[in-house]
Amino acid sequence: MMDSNRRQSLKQRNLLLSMRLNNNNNNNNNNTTKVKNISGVKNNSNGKVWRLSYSPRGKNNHHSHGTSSKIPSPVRNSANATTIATTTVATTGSIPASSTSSQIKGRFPMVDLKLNDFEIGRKLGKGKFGKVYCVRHKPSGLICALKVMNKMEIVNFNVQKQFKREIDIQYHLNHKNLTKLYAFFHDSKNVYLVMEYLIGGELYKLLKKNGPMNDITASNYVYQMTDALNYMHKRKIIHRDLKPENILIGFNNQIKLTDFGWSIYNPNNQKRKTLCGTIDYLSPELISSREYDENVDVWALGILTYELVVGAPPFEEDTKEQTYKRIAKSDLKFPPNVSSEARDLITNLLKVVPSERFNLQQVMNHPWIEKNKPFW
Ligand SMILES: Nc1ncnc2c1ncn2[C@@H]1O[C@H](COP(=O)(O)OP(=O)(O)OP(=O)(O)O)[C@@H](O)[C@H]1O
Repeated sequence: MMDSNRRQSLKQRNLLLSMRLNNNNNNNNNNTTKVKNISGVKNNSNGKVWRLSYSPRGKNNHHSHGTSSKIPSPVRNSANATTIATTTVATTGSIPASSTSSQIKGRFPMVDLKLNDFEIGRKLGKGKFGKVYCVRHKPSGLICALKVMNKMEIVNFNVQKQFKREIDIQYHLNHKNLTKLYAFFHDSKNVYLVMEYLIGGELYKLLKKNGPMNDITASNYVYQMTDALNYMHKRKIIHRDLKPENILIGFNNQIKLTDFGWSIYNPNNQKRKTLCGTIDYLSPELISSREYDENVDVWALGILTYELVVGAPPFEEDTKEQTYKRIAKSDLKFPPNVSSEARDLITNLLKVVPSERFNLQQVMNHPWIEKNKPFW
């Protein structure tokens, strides 16, 4: 079984690659991606367990993002698609009260945020550029996840562009299966992202703990991710890093895609060439440095489907080269217990030629989904 270090390694390599591509002349770079302790962030929860003070959003509570003067340059055009403009780093942003769900209406907006507005709870996890805490927004009582990123780290690794893009994209997306970014702000040391709190943690950890899932649960999860990708692709955004580590679990088996660090806005459907993603989830066109489009997410969806029902990704091997070889020819092997419907879906997602892959609508209407849907 692949350990998480190996699953991270490609991202790190690409980070370095992107640093070079970004014309990086910064001599401060090193391979250490550890984020130092964030000064000013103290755990003052004293072991206290918070109760969630709000209900999850309803289906129809999508908010259109307003045009507050503090919102950064991405704007929505009339077709409701996200337009990403080149921008300097965003200072602070918030979701207008009028456009949030009724449960939390009145507690927002989170305007002019500062760290002191939050009671810091337990650490939820740590990424390459920051730590994530469970926090309570004191004025509203809203429990959120606060991602704290050190500005120096972002600059030293020359990932400002990638970071801005991550904020731009996540801030303007609004779908029940995408982790919401409520607001963001910064002080002299850190940038803070105030996100929706997902109580169940990473899907990856659940998979490692419990092993493969039954078809009912797996198909439910695959459907939700298909819906999320469909929403993103319609807005010309490719996620490029779909994998169980980037899927968080909420209430009632609802899952949400997170980590938009590799997402890209591609309005003209241009073919792209930057290598990104995790080794096991890379598509044949990515490993062979060919141009690619949103079909890389469709491939990753096939890998995810396989991993959910089998417990491991399909082309996992001891070495990267061996894995690449198997990816290149989509060398699929199924354990006997995988149902024929699941096999059919996976086989049609993992086609070497991108245009031959199922489209997302076909996934949502697939017999494997239809058969299991009544039991979700
Ligand atoms: N909104 C959230 N709700 C609950 N837990 C979260 C949330 N966001 C992140 N976490 C937890 O914090 C951990 C770190 O998240 P983060 O986004 O910083 O990094 P990552 O995606 O693991 O890594 P990186 O983006 O650096 O590769 C996650 O693995 C997850 O367990």
